[in-house]
Amino acid sequence: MARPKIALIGAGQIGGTLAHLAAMKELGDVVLFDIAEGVPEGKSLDIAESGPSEGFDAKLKGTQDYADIAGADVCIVTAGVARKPGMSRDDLLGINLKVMKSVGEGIRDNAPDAFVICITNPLDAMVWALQKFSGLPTEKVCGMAGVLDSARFRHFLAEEFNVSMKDVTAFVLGGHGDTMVPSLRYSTVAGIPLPDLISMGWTTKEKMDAIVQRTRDGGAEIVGLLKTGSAFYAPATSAIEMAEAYLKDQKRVLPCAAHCDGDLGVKDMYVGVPTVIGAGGIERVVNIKLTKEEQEMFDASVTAVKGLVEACKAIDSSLA
Ligand SMILES: NC(=O)C1=CN([C@@H]2O[C@H](COP(=O)(O)OP(=O)(O)OC[C@H]3O[C@@H](n4cnc5c(N)ncnc54)[C@H](O)[C@@H]3O)[C@@H](O)[C@H]2O)C=CC1
Ligand SMILES: O=C([O-])CC(=O)C(=O)O
Repeated sequence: MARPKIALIGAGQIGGTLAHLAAMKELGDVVLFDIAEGVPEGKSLDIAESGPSEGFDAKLKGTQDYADIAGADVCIVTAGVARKPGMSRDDLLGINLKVMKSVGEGIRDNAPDAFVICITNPLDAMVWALQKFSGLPTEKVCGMAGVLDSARFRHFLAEEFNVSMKDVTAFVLGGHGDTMVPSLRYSTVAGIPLPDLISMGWTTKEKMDAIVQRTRDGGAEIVGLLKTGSAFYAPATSAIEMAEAYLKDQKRVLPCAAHCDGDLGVKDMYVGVPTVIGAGGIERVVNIKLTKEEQEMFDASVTAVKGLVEACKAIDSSLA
């Protein structure tokens, strides 16, 4: 049986890391596409030359030609611009919207059966626009953010409790911005919800609030440290987790930016919600019940994303 084909649109910091991870995990053969001549070719060759030591047979190809992504099973989109210190993710909207148009059309014309994972920021608005530009079914187009935000939350919680991060679960809902909603009630240590751990005296509400805020600021924390761009190792790992769930029909329950059509009260929009990812793509949005306070935070986040979607429509009338 032929190996799966993974197309990576954008061969920058995240794109290169995705290619390396996909090859090392032998998820399939990799095509790296980028408009910057030589970059995808150079990264593909460099990664291929790590194959003999690592022991993988995955084929890698760098290209500027969309025809090379033909028949891709998965497309992961990182094309565009990343923020620098002093910028918000939303500042990237105008420039990255134009990139989503060319990428969406490239995928539509060459890989219409792919499962598409968008990473480009501002994430929730860009995945919405990418789905519209590509015309692919909504269940085959999603955005990566919740897995990353939840991984950051899990990392901070494991440090606070001094336990293995393997035993920490977490859910971050809402848009991938300052209004994201890390849920204490749906986050656990070995199944024990965080509010119970506060009652048990393992931690305090103040410490949990500080971790929630650090999670919300997780992207900015890395931007502030790197100064030249944004996070790429954890974002790439998160998207690979989603791609693997699709390729291996794992039915993973992962938070991601999925198309909501009435789910959690959201209509025709992409926003971070718990989903089931399997061979059908986004097979289900898990309609969790939120408390009044959680719902208010979630609604505020949805309103922020709605504002960005309206801004996209104002820039590109074909989206209106
Ligand atoms: N959703 C999330 O959780 C996260 C999102 N991001 C976002 O991911 C995006 C990529 O980040 P990095 O890889 O660090 O950026 P990068 O700047 O290293 O790479 C972006 C690549 O896109 C390419 N590109 C630009 N226009 C293109 C086009 N029209 N077609 C094809 N390629 C094009 C550039 O040549 C560059 O190689 C950024 O928008 C960033 O904000 C970053 C981290 C997490
Ligand atoms: O903060 C950024 O610009 C990149 C990003 O989305 C993240 O790391 O969460």
